[in-house]
Amino acid sequence: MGILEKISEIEKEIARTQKNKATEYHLGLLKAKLAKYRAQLLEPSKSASSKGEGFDVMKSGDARVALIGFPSVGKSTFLSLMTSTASEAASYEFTTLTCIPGVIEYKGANIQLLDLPGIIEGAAQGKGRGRQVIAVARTADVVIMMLDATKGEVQRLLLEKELESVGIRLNKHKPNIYFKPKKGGGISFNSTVTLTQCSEKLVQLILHEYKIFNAEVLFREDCSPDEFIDVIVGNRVYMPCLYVYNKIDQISMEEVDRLARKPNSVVISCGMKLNLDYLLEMLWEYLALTCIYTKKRGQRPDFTDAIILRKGASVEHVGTSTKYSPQRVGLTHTMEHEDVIQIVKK
Ligand SMILES: Nc1nc2c(ncn2[C@@H]2O[C@H](COP(=O)(O)OP(=O)(O)OP(=O)(O)O)[C@@H](O)[C@H]2O)c(=O)[nH]1
Ligand SMILES: [K+]
Ligand SMILES: [Mg+2]
Repeated sequence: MGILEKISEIEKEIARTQKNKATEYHLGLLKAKLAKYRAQLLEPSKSASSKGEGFDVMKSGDARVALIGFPSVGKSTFLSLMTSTASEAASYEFTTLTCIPGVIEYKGANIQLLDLPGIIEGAAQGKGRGRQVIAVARTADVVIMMLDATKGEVQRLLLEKELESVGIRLNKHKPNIYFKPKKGGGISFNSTVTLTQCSEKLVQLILHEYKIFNAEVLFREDCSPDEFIDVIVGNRVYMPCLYVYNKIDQISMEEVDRLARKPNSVVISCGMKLNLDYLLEMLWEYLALTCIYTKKRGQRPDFTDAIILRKGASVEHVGTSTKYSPQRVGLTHTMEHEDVIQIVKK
């Protein structure tokens, strides 16, 4: 049996197994197996002629945003609107066949926006250019999942599933579990909170499935078996995702209102240039970037030349070991958006 069949067998078994106390270990095991096969699926095949999976586009600027979506939802139209790059748009599917980079200039930052071929169900298993598109998505700081507002919720659910199956976790944080494989000593299991979804026995079963017999495990959060498996497997990508519903010029006001209220969602129309400013504001928030300006002693700050930092970056990240005035701050001082720093040599 090939990996794909094994995966589908396990998925079927999970679907027909009722979720209750008596089946929790069985389900936990099935999920561990499923994750293992999916990981195998992701390993680059040795026979493949091309070296890399993704499209070779250099990272540039301060952050990278990937446009993921079904064919003809308006990804290329969006890129052409927001950047000075033109990407061919047309009414037929799979107009875009490769990765096309553009740059959004916003608040002094250069944000690299990547237009990509449309992906469809089965993308993760290599349908169309699915694998390459997903490989690029993994390298992004934020994913914009572009959806056709006239098609409702289906596209979002299908794409979420595709990305989920290759280890991309959207709008989720890394599970707060300490996990360290050891040379000996068996499995030591502890938790700092009450666990409602995992137990010591289930954790052991899952670890054994991965042939791990010695490890230290500390749950600092009430995580699910799936989240624990994510921690063991390790190569998960936790990524902010904005759901962008395009073509709202085609739907009723009521429907626009309904979509706009969904979490992590923005409604736009590229055709009528609606709500694009708000989308940029949201994108900026999701990128969590901070601009810092420098000034020399006795001179005004240079507001034309910002240093772009990740939110939460401290003075040390600016790359200096000096002190600042008028307010002197320690090296670990967290920089805020539009702070001005002056570097003074001792
Ligand atoms: N009504 C309407 N049509 C739009 C809007 N945005 C894009 N379109 C149309 O949708 C069609 C597809 O647009 P593209 O930009 O080629 O879509 P894509 O997602 O890049 O498509 P692929 O590259 O084939 O995956 C084109 O005919 C666009 O003119 C919109 O806001 N409203
Ligand atoms: K198209
Ligand atoms: Mg396109």
